[in-house]
Amino acid sequence: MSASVTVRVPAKVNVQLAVGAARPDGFHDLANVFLAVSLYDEVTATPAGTLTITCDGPDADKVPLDRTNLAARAAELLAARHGISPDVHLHIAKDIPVAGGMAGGSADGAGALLACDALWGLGTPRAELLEICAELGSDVPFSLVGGAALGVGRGERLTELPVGGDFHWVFAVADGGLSTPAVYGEFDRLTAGVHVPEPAASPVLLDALRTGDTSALADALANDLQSAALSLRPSLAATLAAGTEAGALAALVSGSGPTTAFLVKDADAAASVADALIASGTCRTARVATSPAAGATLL
Ligand SMILES: C[C@@](CO)(OP(=O)(O)O)[C@H](O)COP(=O)(O)OP(=O)(O)OC[C@H]1O[C@@H](n2ccc(N)nc2=O)[C@H](O)[C@@H]1O
Ligand SMILES: Nc1ncnc2c1ncn2[C@@H]1O[C@H](COP(=O)(O)OP(=O)(O)O)[C@@H](O)[C@H]1O
Repeated sequence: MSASVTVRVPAKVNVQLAVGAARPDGFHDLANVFLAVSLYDEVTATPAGTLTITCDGPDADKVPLDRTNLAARAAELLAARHGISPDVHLHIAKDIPVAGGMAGGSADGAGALLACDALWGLGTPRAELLEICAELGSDVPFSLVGGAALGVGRGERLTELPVGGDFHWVFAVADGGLSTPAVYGEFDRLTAGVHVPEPAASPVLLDALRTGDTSALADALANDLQSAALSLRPSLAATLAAGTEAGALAALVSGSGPTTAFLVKDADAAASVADALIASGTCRTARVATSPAAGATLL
């Protein structure tokens, strides 16, 4: 058994997030087109006498270190499935904004699962790992898989998608987070009494991904949670406008927000849009990234 195992896991942006009406279980059916981007958390699993979590990084103070941490829950679920105790120290090197709509907690859940599976020498089949991911949260299977994928159901049932080129992004990180259930709740409030169509992936958007066509992807980006996120955090409108004025091809809220995502032509445009966003004072910071990025990977 090795002394420790480290797994690197990407953040995501939703290039299309089509949201259906609330289901009886409170969840919403989705057509969720995930794209993994090159901002990463790293999860290191080391043998220990009991399950402990530590975290470092700029947002570390916002990460729970108890059993509610998705990394801890992943270790517990995996251990329970194999009838062993989840005695491990999990260290999270956190670079993904917390509560930002970029699936950082999901990344840590998927990362911990893969790291513990390797540390404990379990060799759990991929399909079983994906089942555990779905139990941890709707976004967690995608963190394991990476690349690009269409998620249906709650977003947990994935079909991997071909991507024909690299895309360049800037992410404006907001002060404070937004609660995902609160944003879905606001979506329900805003759509009360309105017919909400069945969610469906856009063929034009899937084609833009497949061909690696940045300007076609810019035209097709869509997020049904954007109005709800803006309703809860009106200041995001100024961030979206600042990035667009600085030359982004398209701007949208990332998932449930409050991170905003800007698709740009190339790496030079990314650097200048990031500088302009920081200078605008409408966000805490701005990060550049490319996509697609690989899913959870043993280092
Ligand atoms: C909105 C999205 C877009 O990818 O992610 P974020 O932008 O927050 O990262 C996801 O749907 C979030 O997925 P995830 O954060 O894994 O959600 P879960 O833990 O499964 O569920 C948290 C809560 O979100 C709501 N929820 C989640 C998924 C879904 N299809 N319908 C929902 O209504 C429910 O209120 C649920 O109790
Ligand atoms: N490993 C983790 N990293 C970050 N947040 C976590 C983690 N585990 C549980 N959480 C909880 O999940 C909430 C949502 O965090 P996160 O996954 O970063 O955002 P989002 O759901 O917007 O993508 C946090 O506010 C925190 O309470």
